[in-house]
Amino acid sequence: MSNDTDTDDDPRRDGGSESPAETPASREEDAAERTGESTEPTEDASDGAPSGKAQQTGEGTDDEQTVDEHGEDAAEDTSTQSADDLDDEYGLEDDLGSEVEADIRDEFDEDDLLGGLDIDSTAEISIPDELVDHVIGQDEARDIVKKAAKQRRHVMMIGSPGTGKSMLAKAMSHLLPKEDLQDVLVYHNPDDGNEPKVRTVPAGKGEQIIDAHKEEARKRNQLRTFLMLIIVAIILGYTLITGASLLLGIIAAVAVYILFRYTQRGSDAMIPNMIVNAADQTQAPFEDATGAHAGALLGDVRHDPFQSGGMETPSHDRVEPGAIHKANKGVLFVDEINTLDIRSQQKLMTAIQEGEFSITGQSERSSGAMVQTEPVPCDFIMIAAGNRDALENMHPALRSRIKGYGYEVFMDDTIEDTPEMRRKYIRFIAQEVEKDGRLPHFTPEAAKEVVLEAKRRSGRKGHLTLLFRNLGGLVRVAGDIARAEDKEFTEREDVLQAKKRSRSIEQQLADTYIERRKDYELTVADGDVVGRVNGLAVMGEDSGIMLPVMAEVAPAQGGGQVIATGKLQEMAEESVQNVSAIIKKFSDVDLSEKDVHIQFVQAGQQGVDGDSASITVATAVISALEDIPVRQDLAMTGSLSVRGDVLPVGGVTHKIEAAAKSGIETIIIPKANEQDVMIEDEYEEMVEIVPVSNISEVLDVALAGETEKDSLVDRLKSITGQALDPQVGQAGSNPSPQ
Ligand SMILES: Nc1ncnc2c1ncn2[C@@H]1O[C@H](COP(=O)(O)OP(=O)(O)OP(=O)(O)O)[C@@H](O)[C@H]1O
Repeated sequence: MSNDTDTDDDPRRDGGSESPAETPASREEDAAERTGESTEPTEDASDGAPSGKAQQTGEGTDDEQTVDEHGEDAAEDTSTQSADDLDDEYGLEDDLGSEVEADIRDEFDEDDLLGGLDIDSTAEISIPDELVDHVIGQDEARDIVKKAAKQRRHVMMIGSPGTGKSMLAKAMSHLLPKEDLQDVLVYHNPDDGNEPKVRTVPAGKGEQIIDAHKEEARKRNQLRTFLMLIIVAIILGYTLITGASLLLGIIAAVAVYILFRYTQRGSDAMIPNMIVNAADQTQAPFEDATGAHAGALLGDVRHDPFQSGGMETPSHDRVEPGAIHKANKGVLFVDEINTLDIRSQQKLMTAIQEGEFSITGQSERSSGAMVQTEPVPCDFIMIAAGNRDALENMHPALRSRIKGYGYEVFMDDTIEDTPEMRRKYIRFIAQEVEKDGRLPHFTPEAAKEVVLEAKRRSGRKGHLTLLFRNLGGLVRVAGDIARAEDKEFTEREDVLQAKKRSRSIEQQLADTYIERRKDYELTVADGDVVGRVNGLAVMGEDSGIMLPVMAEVAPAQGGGQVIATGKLQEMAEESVQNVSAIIKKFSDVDLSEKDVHIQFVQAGQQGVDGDSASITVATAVISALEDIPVRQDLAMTGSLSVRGDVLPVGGVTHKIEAAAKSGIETIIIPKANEQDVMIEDEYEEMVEIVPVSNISEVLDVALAGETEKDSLVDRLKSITGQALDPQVGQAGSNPSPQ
């Protein structure tokens, strides 16, 4: 088993690297050409291509070809190449590569959480050598990264945190040819001290050059010291022999010493400053410039407090490279690209366009601001990443650069649950254990529990979550628990305990809230009450909470209104309006002549999002209006249409669990959400889940008091047409309800 992700001398990778062999010797010519090309501000293919020379490997051939001059999305020209072709080219594997896979049959057995693997522990799982093959799911992003590495294209990845964006960016740097790497040296410019010269040499040569310069300087200094000692000796000898003033002699000797020291500094200044040293790099650089300030991103020139008198540091020695320079011939990764200040984004654009960028002092008041080097190469592939809002706040021209000369990809949050995927999730555990280096491997039972959690966290039936950072957190906490007990393997109970410990802040808050309400006996979980319904809501992304709704209907003084507190007013009004159309049909009561008071008991303003409480409000109003009590051992969630259909909402699993914790026995959910229910085993026995598609079904289950209820439900059924169209609850479903 190997997990060699950081150092890799595997020659297979190099096999795929037919990108233009831009030799260091040719770089300066290229730079000159580039400068010529880039005077044209239009989005010409050559100006934005990361390779500077805008050459790329011909698709399906080994020939080099020049990118289409018209800048037609050149990325497309290899889009026909399949991932498998690319895999073959890079010699990459896409499976577990383990003998344990030999007998795996891919029929889907829902209960087989190991996806057919027969292992004693995750230690038996072999991990692919290439980092890009560690990435699970995100097939499109993976293919794009492979293509973009080959063609030297930029990539923009948008998606949720922890789905593998930076992992893919790093993986890309492993796919780039390391033989292109260069050392960058900055030299003193005798003609203009404030414009240091810049030279690039093949990786490893820089150190030789510096050593040679140091050796020369050492020899020169030795000669000077020797010369100085002779002169000093002559002066002192002369004073002694001639009997001239000894003091004068000593002063003359000191003056000679200072003179020599001064000129020695000048000769040391000839030693170049190596700002990029690629000598020991085993792969193309990967620079993460997320949140970098201007100096760290674009390079800087340090301030010199002694700017004269022979004490100053030569300007070329004060030059510091930026991430864009260190990423030369490699990958520059910028997460949360929208948080980079606009000026930096503009400069980044120039750097991308030119393939080189002069370094100057970033602080206007520093002496470094007077210095500006010759252009320093920064021929990197840019991987910009961010959440969805990154698109809105990102500099449009920068986005256009990336889009025009590269790819944009949206990261998936979930993936279809298949035996193959489950095996990959087992491999993910093995990867995380190996990466951490201290965690005990997982037993099959523990691994199953992680897969189960991946299913639950997806929030969708038949899917697994791709938010791997969080899932990795669970693996680490479970492993830590096992390690603390000196176990050989991480076991199922460690994972169960880890699940409790790695609860989000919202989950912890929700649990405290449920406990508190129990203390104050605010939770009513038995009996029947008129106008009071246990509603369910979500807090944060992964925790549910029970929020009772109370309604009272009273004759209006003038026009009737819906009265609710705070922000919930609007939601309450909408819910009452939705239900009023139905009420008009089955009841003689005109709601517009009534004041409807709605109270979200102890809700504060948290948890009640969107319209997921609208069937709760409707039930409470109808109960109050008709004076029929509601079962309090029951809770509900669902959105109501004007026709009485119950539409799907989000977070049903968390809501059901919260209700179960509060002692509720029956839970009404929208029928369309039935497939999303993935509650923990411990709650399965505690609650009965009733999927419904129409308000009449809600009332049938929720109302107590048989006779009144039956007549009401019958009336409702006849007017809502539920009997005619049982599927109606799923029609027009809201794709991302809350
Ligand atoms: N698709 C994946 N396959 C396997 N492991 C993953 C995947 N995505 C994330 N991980 C694990 O989660 C860790 C964090 O992922 P990564 O830093 O790449 O996320 P990200 O998308 O860049 O998130 P952010 O935007 O917050 O930086 C990785 O180091 C890896 O261990």
